[in-house]
Amino acid sequence: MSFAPDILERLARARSDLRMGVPIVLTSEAGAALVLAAETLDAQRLADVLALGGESVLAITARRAVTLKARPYDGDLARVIVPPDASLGWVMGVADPADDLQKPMKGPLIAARGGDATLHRAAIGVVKTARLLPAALVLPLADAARFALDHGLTVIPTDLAAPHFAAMSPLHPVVHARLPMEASEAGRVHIFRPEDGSEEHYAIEIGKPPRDKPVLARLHSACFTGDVLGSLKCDCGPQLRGALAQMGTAGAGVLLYLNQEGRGIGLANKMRAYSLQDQGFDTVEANHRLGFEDDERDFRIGADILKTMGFSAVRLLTNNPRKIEMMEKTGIAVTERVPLRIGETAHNRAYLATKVAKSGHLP
Ligand SMILES: Nc1nc2c(ncn2[C@@H]2O[C@H](COP(=O)(O)OP(=O)(O)OP(=O)(O)O)[C@@H](O)[C@H]2O)c(=O)[nH]1
Ligand SMILES: [Zn+2]
Repeated sequence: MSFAPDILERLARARSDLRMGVPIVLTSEAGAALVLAAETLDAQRLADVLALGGESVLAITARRAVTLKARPYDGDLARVIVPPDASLGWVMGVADPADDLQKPMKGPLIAARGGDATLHRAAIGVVKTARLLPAALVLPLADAARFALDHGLTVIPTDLAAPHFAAMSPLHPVVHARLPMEASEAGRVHIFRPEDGSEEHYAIEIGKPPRDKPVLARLHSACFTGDVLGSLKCDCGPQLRGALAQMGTAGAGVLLYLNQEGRGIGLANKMRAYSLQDQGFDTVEANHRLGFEDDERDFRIGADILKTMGFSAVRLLTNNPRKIEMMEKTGIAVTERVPLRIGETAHNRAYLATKVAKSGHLP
């Protein structure tokens, strides 16, 4: 019997540590490193890291590196060498695009070339799943086991962790209960909890859709600003209510409410993207400047929930072909695409046009 946390549990712990500004230790066959999230770094911890000596680097994604004109020698990322006298302002300037336009000269930034980037790739992986800015301070450690023990740090072997960055965590039904709604009195909310300790996702079932027929379905990604605040910058609120209303009228349907705020980057990062949009960047450019891909969502979650609920075919309410592809790849047949065009405003017209021009959305 062992009470020791397994790799998934240790990863959940590592995410919390990083969100609180606590360092973690990553190990690989090539070595080990102390890792801190740039976003939650403070001046004292930076000074402590620099005092340890050794060559610290700031691992950033290739997307961010391109904006900063640093060389992403490792393909998907760059290891920017941290000057020995680096200030917290220097670290934040590299990690956070907030002041890119006011202070375009961050460098020259010198990226490390050659050597192994396994630890740095894993560092960005963990920081991203913690929904922080995708940038991590990485310092090689000689005696990592001793260091981690002395300082009580979480240790993550990257070979065990790496498969979990790309894999979808299995989800388990927790509870479901009746919820009469404006759209339909025959509503039912189901809660699903992932094994990896990340956010729960919800299925809103309308009526009693038969499991052996294609169900009218919608994969909705959480949008606090649109769903709750009635933001005019996107079309999420009207799409959410429109989809529920359509299911109510039809008497049956399933709306999956996936907690993938900001296309999977989290609300804080989405607000950073909005701030960049106010500086003139579009929705895709803003994500790239932050160091993210256009869309960081995993639509397999939706397909998995549908399967657990017993569905194998959907009539999917969407304008996004990626949702259709992912459904079919994961074994849910899409028998029909039901267009969902609703809620266009003067504020979101450019945003909707960018989704068609750059993100492959159907007009
Ligand atoms: N990063 C980022 N996310 C945004 C922005 N505007 C809206 N979002 C998020 O985008 C997601 C909207 O997703 P969906 O409603 O599923 O829309 P979609 O991918 O356009 O696909 P369909 O609506 O099905 O056609 C939500 O998670 C929003 O929070 C933005 O400017 N930047
Ligand atoms: Zn929205």
